[in-house]
Formats: sequence, C-alpha cells, structure tokens
Amino acid sequence: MRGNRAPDFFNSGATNQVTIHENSSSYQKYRILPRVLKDVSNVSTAIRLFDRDITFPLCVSPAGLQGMAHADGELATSRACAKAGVNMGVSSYANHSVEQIIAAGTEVGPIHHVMQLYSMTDREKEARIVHRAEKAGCKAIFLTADSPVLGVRFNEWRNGFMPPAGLDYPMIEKTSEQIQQQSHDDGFSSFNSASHSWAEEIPWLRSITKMEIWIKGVLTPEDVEMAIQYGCDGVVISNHGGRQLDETPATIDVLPACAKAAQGRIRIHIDGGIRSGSDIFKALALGAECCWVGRPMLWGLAVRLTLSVLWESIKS
Ligand SMILES: Cc1cc2nc3c(=O)[nH]c(=O)nc-3n(C[C@H](O)[C@H](O)[C@H](O)COP(=O)(O)O)c2cc1C
Ligand SMILES: CC(C)CC(=O)C(=O)O
Repeated sequence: MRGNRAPDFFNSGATNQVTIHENSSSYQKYRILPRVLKDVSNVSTAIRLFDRDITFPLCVSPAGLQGMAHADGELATSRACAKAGVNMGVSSYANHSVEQIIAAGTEVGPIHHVMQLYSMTDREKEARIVHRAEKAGCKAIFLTADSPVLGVRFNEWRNGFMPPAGLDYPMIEKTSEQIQQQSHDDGFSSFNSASHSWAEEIPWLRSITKMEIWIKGVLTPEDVEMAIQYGCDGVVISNHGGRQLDETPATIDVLPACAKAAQGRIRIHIDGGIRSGSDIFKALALGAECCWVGRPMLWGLAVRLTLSVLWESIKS
C-alpha cells in the first residue's frame, strides 16, 4: 500500500526513534549556572554570520518536501526567515528552485541562504546544483555527509510513504511522479554516492566553487579534525534530526568534545532537537556558534495550511 501521510515523513526518525527523542530530551540533563552582579542592561542576541548580522543565533535547517506542508513551501520559509532576520538552508529536495527561494526572501528583507548538497553519483548534476546556488547568491554549501544511503525509516515504510503527485524538485531535476516509479528508498536516494570520501568530495567542490564549504552531519572530534585538514569553513554537528543512523548520540552530548577539538580553527554549528531559547543558550555555552532547527519550521508551515483550509471552509 502506498500513501502520503505527511506526519510519517516530517515527524519520524530512523528505526526505533531513539536518537530523535534523545536529541530533545538530552537538553534537560544540562542546568544553567548563572553568575550574578553582571551588567545586563545592554545585551544583544545578534551574531555575525556570512558577513551579516542575524538577529539571534538560530537559523533554519535545510529540509526537503516543504511543498507537502504548504503550497508555498520553501518560498514561505524564506520569507519568514527574512522577516525574523535569520538565514536559511535550501534542501536539494526543495520543491521550489534556489532562484525562486532566494527571490522570495529577498523581497521581504536581507537574508542569506546556504545550499544543501548530497555527494551524488552524477557529478554533472551535482555541479549544476552548485553553480546554480552560487549564481543565485548562496553563501555556502552544506555538504550532507551522513547520507550515503537513506536512513531506515520504519514509520515511512509502514504506511508506504511516497511523495504526493504534483510536486517538483527543481534542484535534483525530478518530479514526484518519477520518484513514485521507484521503491521508497531508491526513489529518495538512488542518486546519492555511497562511495563518497573526503578526498573525492572536498577538493572537487573547492575546484568548482568559491562558496564556503561546510560539512553537515559531523558527530566526532575526529571528523572535526578531518574537516579542518580539508580546509572546510564550518561543520554542523548533526545526526540529521535522528533520520539517518538511529542510536547515534544526541548532538548536544557530542558538542563539547567537537568544540574542544576545533580549538577555534573551524566554525561549529549544531542542529537536532533544539526547541527553546534555553536549548540555544545551552548549545552556545557548550561551544556552538549558532543553532539550526528543522521540524518546528515544518510544523509552522503545516499549521498555516490547516488554518487556511479552515478559513476557506468557514467563509463558504
Ligand atoms: C522532513 C525533513 C526533511 C529533511 N530533509 C533534509 C534534506 O533534504 N537534507 C538535509 O541535509 N537534511 C534534511 N533534514 C535534516 C535537517 O536538515 C536537520 O538536520 C534536522 O531536521 C534537525 O533536527 P530537528 O528537526 O530536530 O530540528 C530533514 C529533516 C526533516 C525533519
Ligand atoms: C530524503 C529526502 C527527501 C530528504 C530527507 O527526508 C532527509 O534528508 O531526511
């Protein structure tokens, strides 16, 4: 049986959902120890990222299929990020093109975007994504390094999740109908290169773009060191929101060791389970420069859709 139950796709993690839950709950292990008699009359949450001040240290992670949550999908996300004064990641699985997404946000206010990329078997297509992103004005590539194969997503398998008909994926040059012609896992990940490596990916990327190169999906000090050795500009400490390899640790728990390994030589950002201002505070206190958030933004889009359907039915 095939279905398009959106919550199976948006909300779930891989296999037994261990990591997705720990990402959030682990924040509760950490307590805040305040110092007193400090002058807090003039404080700011702004930080500088990609040569621009953002209002607070939280940006929106790249997430695919936003057109399933609302017809405006990534266009609405881009507008919202611009309004909030933060930056946005564009998924390779976006339902609008990077050009449209950047234009939508820029109409509202200043905003920077980064382009999320997979290591692909089709190098020419991968290069096309990079060139389009750079020409459109993206500041960085987020190379998602944790997805040589798709996570084992029982919750999607159970109801035969397939993307709904009528959605386009202009960056990977596909449509939902083409994805539907394949099995669940092949449809979503057959183009990912399972044989990717630092040596193959990073120098090649450097040779084709002047954008910053970040590695998304790092969880160990060893891989922080590799990113430094390969001249990367930043890493996102991420387990893909628990959607790839289940039973990896919560990102907040590995952050201190990763930040220590970095020794200020590379930028350290984090995502996964961040749901409140105190979570952001803890992540910054433990060594991150900035946080990124995925699902809450998707829930916001879905609520907008629900509200507009409700409004239409009330009016009629
Ligand atoms: C529905 C959904 C789709 C996602 N799609 C992508 C993607 O296309 N590329 C990617 O690198 N990460 C993707 N992610 C992972 C996010 O970039 C991010 O790492 C994760 O959502 C952070 O965890 P959080 O949702 O708990 O905030 C996706 C996450 C979700 C929930
Ligand atoms: C497989 C893609 C559609 C994106 C995704 O679900 C993810 O990266 O987690």
